[in-house]
Amino acid sequence: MSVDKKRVIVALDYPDQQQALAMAKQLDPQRCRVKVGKELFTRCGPGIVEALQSQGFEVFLDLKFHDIPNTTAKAVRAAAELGVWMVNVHASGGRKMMEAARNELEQVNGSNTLLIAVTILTSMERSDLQEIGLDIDPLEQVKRLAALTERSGLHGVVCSAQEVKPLRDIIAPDFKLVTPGIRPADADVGDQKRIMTPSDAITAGSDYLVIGRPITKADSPIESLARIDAELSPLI
Ligand SMILES: O=C(O)c1cc(=O)[nH]c(=O)n1[C@@H]1O[C@H](COP(=O)(O)O)[C@@H](O)[C@H]1O
Repeated sequence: MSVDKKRVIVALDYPDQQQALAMAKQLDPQRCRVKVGKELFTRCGPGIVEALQSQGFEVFLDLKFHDIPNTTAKAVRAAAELGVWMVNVHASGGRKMMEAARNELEQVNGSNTLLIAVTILTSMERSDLQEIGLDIDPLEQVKRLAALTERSGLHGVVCSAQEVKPLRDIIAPDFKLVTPGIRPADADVGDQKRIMTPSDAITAGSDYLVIGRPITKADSPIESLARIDAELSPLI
C-alpha cells in the first residue's frame, strides 16, 4: 500500500470564489488537499468544488450534514456524485443516520468518496458540553461517537489531535482520524480549544491535518505552509 504524503488539508474558508481560487493557485495539488466549508459553499455552490477539481485538487466537502436519515443520505449522494474526495456528517445524528448515509454512498457507481463523522467540535470544551446537557469529558464523548461511527460502517472521524492516541487503542488501524484545531507553536489559537501542533499531531497518529487560519490568514500563506511542510517532512 502506498503511503499518503498529502497529509495537510488547507481549509479554504473565504467569502468568495476569487479569493479561494487565488489561494489554491499558490498550492500544489500533489502536496496537499483543500477543504470547502459552509461559508464558501453557501456563497459559491458546487461550481467552486468543480473549479478546484479542474485544478487537480482532491476536495474535502465539509458541510457537516446532520438531519434525518433520508435527507442526510441524499446529501451524501449529491456530494459523492460531485466526485469529492471526502464528505462529513455529524456523528451525533446517530447510528441510523450514519448507516443510511453509508448505504446511499454504496449505491453511487464507482464512488471512492470517504465518509467521515464529526465527533465533538474542536472549538468545544467540557463546559460547552455541560451547557448542552452532556456532563462528560470531551474525550469520553469522542470515544463513544468514534466507536458508534465505526460500527455504522463509516471510514473515519473528525476529532482533535489530543484524542488520536486514546482512539487508536479502540478503533481499527485503517479508520481515518482527521484533525482540525492544528496550531503551529507561534500561531493564534482563535476560537479553537482542543489544539495541537502539526508535528505533535502527526506523531500522535493523525491521518490528516485540517489547517485554516494559520495558513490563510498569515502574512505569507505560502511561507506559513512551507514552515508546516518542513516541520512535517521528517515525520511522513
Ligand atoms: O470538520 C471540520 O473540518 C472541523 C471540525 C472541527 O471539529 N473543528 C474544525 O475546526 N473544523 C474545521 O476545520 C477548520 C479549522 O480552521 P482553523 O481553525 O482556521 O485552522 C475550519 O474550516 C472548521 O470548520
